[in-house]
Order: sequence, then C-alpha cells, then structure tokens
Amino acid sequence: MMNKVKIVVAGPRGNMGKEAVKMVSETEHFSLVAVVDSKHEGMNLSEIEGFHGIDAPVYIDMQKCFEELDVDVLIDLTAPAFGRKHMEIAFANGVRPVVGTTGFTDSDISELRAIAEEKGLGAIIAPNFAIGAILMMKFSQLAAKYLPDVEIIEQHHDRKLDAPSGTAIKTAQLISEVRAEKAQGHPNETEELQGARGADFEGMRIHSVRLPGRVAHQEVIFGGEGQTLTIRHDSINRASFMPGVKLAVESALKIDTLVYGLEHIIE
Ligand SMILES: NC(=O)C1=CN([C@@H]2O[C@H](COP(=O)(O)OP(=O)(O)OC[C@H]3O[C@@H](n4cnc5c(N)ncnc54)[C@H](OP(=O)(O)O)[C@@H]3O)[C@@H](O)[C@H]2O)C=CC1
Ligand SMILES: O=C(O)C1=N[C@H](C(=O)O)C[C@H](O)C1
Repeated sequence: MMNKVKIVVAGPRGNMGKEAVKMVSETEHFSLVAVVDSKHEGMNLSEIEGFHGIDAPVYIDMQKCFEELDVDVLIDLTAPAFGRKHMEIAFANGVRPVVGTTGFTDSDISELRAIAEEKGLGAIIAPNFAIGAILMMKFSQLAAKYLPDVEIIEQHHDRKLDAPSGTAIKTAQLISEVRAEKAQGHPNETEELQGARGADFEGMRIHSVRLPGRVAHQEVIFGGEGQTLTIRHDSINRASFMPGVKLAVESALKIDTLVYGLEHIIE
C-alpha cells in the first residue's frame, strides 16, 4: 500500500486554510498530521468550531511541530508577513513547503530557491492555485505579444492584506517576459488624485479593488487600434483553489527545487 503524504496545514481557521484542511482530510492518500494556528496551542482541531471529527493536534510553534512529528509537506495559507519565515523553518526541518500565501519579493524567491536546492527539497509558491487563473495568465501572456497596451484590474474581498494581489503581480511578470517596457496613456498625463492611474509595473497599470461581497477576480484588458480584448477570471469560492493545492503537494514530492507559479507544474 502507498504511504500517505503527511501534511501540516498552517492557517487552518482562515478562508483558505479551512478548505485545505477539508481537502487533505478527504484525500485518500493524504494524512493531516497537525495544524499550525495563531492560537489554540495544545488543543485538538476537532475541539474547534467547524472542525468536528477532524483529528489533528494544534501547534503555534512551527519548529516544535516539525521536531515532534514526522512531516512531508507544509501547506502554508497564512499572511504575507509569515510566508518566508515559515518556508525557512520547513526547509530547516526537511519539510517541503507548498505556499499559497502571497507577498513574496523577487529576492525572497531567489533566496528561498537557493535554500531548496542546497537541501534538495521540492517547494512550490503559487500566487494562485485555480486552473482558470493560470489559464488567464497564460492567455494574457500570449495576447501581450500582439497587444502590448495592457491594464490589470484585480478585485478581492476587503479582508485581503496585500495589494496588488499576488496574481496581478505574477500576471504582470509573465506579460513582461514578452512585452518591452512601455509607458502607457498620454505622455503628459497627470494624476489629480494620487494613485488614480494605479500601480506602475514597467508601464502596465495595476488597479486593486477591495469590497465586501467579492472573492477573487481579475480582468486583463488589452487595447489596440479600434479594439479591446478582455481576459477575465473569477473565483467565486475557495474550493476553486483546492485541485491546484492537491496537485502542488503531489508535485513538491517529485522535485528538488523551488517552483514559483503553478503554470510550470501544469506544463
Ligand atoms: N494561492 C492562492 O490560490 C490563494 C492565496 N491566498 C493567500 O493566502 C493567504 C491566506 O488567505 P486567506 O485564507 O484569505 O486569509 P485569512 O486571513 O482568512 O486566513 C489566514 C489565517 O492564517 C492565520 N495566521 C496568520 N498568521 C499565522 C501564523 N504566523 N501562524 C499560523 N497561523 C497564522 C490567521 O489567524 P488569525 O486570524 O488568528 O491571525 C488566519 O486564520 C493570503 O496571503 C492570500 O493572499 C488566498 C486565496 C488563494
Ligand atoms: O487573498 C485572496 O483572497 C487571494 N489571494 C491570492 C492573490 O493575492 O492573488 C490569490 C487569489 O487572488 C485570492
């Protein structure tokens, strides 16, 4: 019989963490060995509202968790301030991190990749686990070859900590691989209110909307002479991300470097 993949979920009470706990518990070849939470140390997850029947010890101290238990993979869905630290703790303990938490800089990613390779451990940072969002980014990269004038509008719930979203940054990075840096709009345009033209990524503008009632949405709008093209993706619930999280866990076990972006795995 195949050994089950031993998984720790960090951030289990969050929007994403809850779904990840459910997905891990319901996946035949996965085993939830613990959760790392910001409170409830020493309790069992099954004692916390919403997790009845899901048996897993709760830790606050991730290092202690990895020292006490045999763990293959960490799924981190916490907050931008903790993603990097949690990955470093995982690597130090021989655990493969699968990270959906956003807010990583280019230097975070290259430094973490160097650690992964030194340790020979697979790791995945995916700003978006939804297959539709990956396709939206790939289609946008293709479109940008032909229509280099582009603006990104991302919309999220109003509990989100980071702006722009990790997905918007990743989309801009993918587009910049095929699009020469280019200022857009009128050369003499001014902002009468600061921020009106959004964030500037090599001349591409990124606009962030935060509203109650939204989940995760992005439009990439391309403009050409007499035409526009809009590529849009909507996640209307967090279950949309779980097939990607599952794939990332399975993939992290087979690689010995850090992969940034699920598009590299899907290919
Ligand atoms: N890659 C993807 O596809 C997706 C990524 N995300 C990203 O995932 C992250 C989480 O999003 P979301 O679930 O909406 O956020 P939530 O705020 O709903 O959940 C985050 C959870 O993490 C907990 N937490 C915070 N810090 C720690 C810590 N140091 N140790 C353990 N637990 C901690 C929080 O606890 P407390 O509230 O007590 O602080 C909270 O329960 C964000 O960075 C978001 O951008 C979100 C959706 C999809
Ligand atoms: O915070 C969220 O909700 C999401 N965060 C990710 C991001 O920053 O791109 C992924 C998705 O958009 C949902």
